[in-house]
Amino acid sequence: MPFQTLAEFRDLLGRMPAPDATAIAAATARNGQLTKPPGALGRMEALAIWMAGWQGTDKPRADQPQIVIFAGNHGVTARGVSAFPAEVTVQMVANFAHGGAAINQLAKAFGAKLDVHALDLDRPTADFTEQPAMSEAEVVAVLRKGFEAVDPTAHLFVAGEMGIGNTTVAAALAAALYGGTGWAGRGTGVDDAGLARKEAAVAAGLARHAAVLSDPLQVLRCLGGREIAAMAGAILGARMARVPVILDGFIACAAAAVLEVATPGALDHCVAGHLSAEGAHGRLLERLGKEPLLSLGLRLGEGSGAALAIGVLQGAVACHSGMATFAEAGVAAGG
Ligand SMILES: Cc1cc2ncn([C@H]3O[C@H](COP(=O)(O)O)[C@@H](O)[C@H]3O)c2cc1C
Ligand SMILES: O=C(O)c1cccnc1
Repeated sequence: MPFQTLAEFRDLLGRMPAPDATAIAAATARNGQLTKPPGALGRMEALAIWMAGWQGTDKPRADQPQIVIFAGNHGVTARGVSAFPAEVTVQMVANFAHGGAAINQLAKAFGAKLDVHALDLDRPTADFTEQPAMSEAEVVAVLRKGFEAVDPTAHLFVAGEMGIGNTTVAAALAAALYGGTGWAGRGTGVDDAGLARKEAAVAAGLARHAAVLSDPLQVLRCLGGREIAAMAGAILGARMARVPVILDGFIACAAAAVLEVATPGALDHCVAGHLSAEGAHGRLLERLGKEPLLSLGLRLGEGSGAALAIGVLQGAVACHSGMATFAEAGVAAGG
């Protein structure tokens, strides 16, 4: 069992592995010998070297990615914070099982294994404006579920989510971790009144839990949700197995931010897959120091933007690991 308490989870954050410096040096040397002008593959080159470091090899792979979707329900939906009813969470889980969602198509397109974990959907977390969303035992259970959902043999990992109301939860987390206002966005498409209700819920949640705002793991417990905590656990699980991670949109990044605020550098094995259309995602990525790979106007979640970015990393490692060197190809090197 990796951890049984929040204190043990916190301890694990202090024991995270670093990337393999030898593999980084070897991949950097290899990159310099490939049949292209230096730097001609742009950011793809740094991405391939980054993958090499985490995988511990100068020829990284990305042909066996894993996507895991965590689903959770939220008591705060009683405050009218989503354009859709809470039943949609369980209905979408059925849709995932039948292969009908966007993420099913993207997983297939990029050859990813897709797992779905429904987390106590018939028992929503408590409304965080009234009480802590989860007890310590509840948050630890889902952190562990996430941690253990990672296949350590995967070449890449994507954490996705489904949970009506969770853009409000993510906004509350971001506000608690970083301060300021305006973290709420339109999510599934709320109108101005809905947006005002979201902002009010975030403000009420922060006021209610003011005593814990300086402790990111308590922030996760009091203001988070099961699928969000599971994503945080999975991102740490991937780190312990040195599996590189692609972050999805606003909600996934809010989950990731809990780890980064708790232990700076906790997301060194993560790249930002995309810039979501959810208003504050860009601001959150700036706080995380991450430059998104794609910007396609997506505002879906389910890991969809990160899944699309699998293609970018597959391209990067295909070139890095498959290209000939100048010597191998008998191509004259530049001077
Ligand atoms: C049919 C449908 C499929 C989805 N897939 C992801 N989400 C996304 O929308 C939800 C967050 O938005 P809000 O906070 O406004 O409820 C999450 O479930 C997220 O994964 C969906 C939402 C709907 C309606
Ligand atoms: O950025 C996201 O991940 C997002 C935005 C809106 C709705 N669901 C997810």
